[in-house]
Amino acid sequence: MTAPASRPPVALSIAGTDPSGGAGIHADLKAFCARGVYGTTAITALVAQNTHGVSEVYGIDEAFVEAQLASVLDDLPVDATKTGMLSTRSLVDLVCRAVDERDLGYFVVDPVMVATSGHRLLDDDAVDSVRRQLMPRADLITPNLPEAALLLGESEPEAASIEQMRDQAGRLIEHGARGVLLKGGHGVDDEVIDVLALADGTTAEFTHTRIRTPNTHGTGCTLSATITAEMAAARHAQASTASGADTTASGADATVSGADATASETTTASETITAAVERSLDYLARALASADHWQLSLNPEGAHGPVDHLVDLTVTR
Ligand SMILES: Nc1ncnc2c1ncn2[C@@H]1O[C@H](COP(=O)(O)OP(=O)(O)OP(=O)(O)O)[C@@H](O)[C@H]1O
Ligand SMILES: Cc1ncc(CO)c(N)n1
Repeated sequence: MTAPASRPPVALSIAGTDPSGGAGIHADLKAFCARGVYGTTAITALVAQNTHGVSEVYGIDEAFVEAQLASVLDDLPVDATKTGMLSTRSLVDLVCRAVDERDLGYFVVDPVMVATSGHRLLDDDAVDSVRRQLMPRADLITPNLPEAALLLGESEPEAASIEQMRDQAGRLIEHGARGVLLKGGHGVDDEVIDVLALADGTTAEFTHTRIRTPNTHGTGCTLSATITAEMAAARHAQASTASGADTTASGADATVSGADATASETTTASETITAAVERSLDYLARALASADHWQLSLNPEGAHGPVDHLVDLTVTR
């Protein structure tokens, strides 16, 4: 007797690359694997970067990004998607069209704007499209402190206290996303606090001890990819339960995500988001702690190394 068909949860990352392996699509794929999710990608930019920063960006034109998206979406059932570096306004618009016309599953937006080294990863004229077009389509956006301020307006100062973070997360929700996770990694206190605000009015705060390590390259990418993986797994499980069987393509029919979800479905989505964020922050804390003393760079002075994406993996040789 042949085994019944089955599949793992599937996640898609639309983002730029990091040949040094710590951030961007490289980090996303590692995080997807680490969380037991099948990873797929559409590359928006080839980025020459390493633990010292970005040196060059080679943009991918819209038609080719569209072809990559079609390759994935015409063939595979995607349970959740994240965006990272989108580079240009035309790519932001392309992704918005994909959300409207295709089933991307749960949709997580990491509004990547500037690399830690100061290099722009999103054109100035694309910020408004992220604010007005991309954010309202997102189940969750994950800005860091400077990104949250920029999304609220040119003259908005960065939040410098937990009260200001709460206020900004609340105002960002008004832009239409189902959830906002305002990340506190750029703060300086001994504790890192991340604030989650959801459109249904619920809020949550997650506190972790700040690890005094230079190895924080790609934490934002890793976090948003992990959340996406957790949400892909949740949607896959929800679709399996709904169909009473393992899914092949029926993940695409799950009704928990999307603008037309009913009130009770929205509650389910809020719970899914909150659980995914909590689990992902715990994983990231383990990955940061595990790489605390890593020295990967041949030139360690001023280097920001990656986290240990495979912290939970045991390899037998
Ligand atoms: N030193 C640290 N100790 C503990 N947790 C941290 C530390 N730095 C970052 N984090 C965690 O990582 C998450 C993402 O970090 P951050 O706010 O720096 O995002 P980011 O700026 O988008 O990251 P990236 O460096 O990839 O651009 C934070 O929400 C926080 O939970
Ligand atoms: C490609 C890419 N995306 C995002 C970031 C931000 O960490 C980065 N350094 N590189």
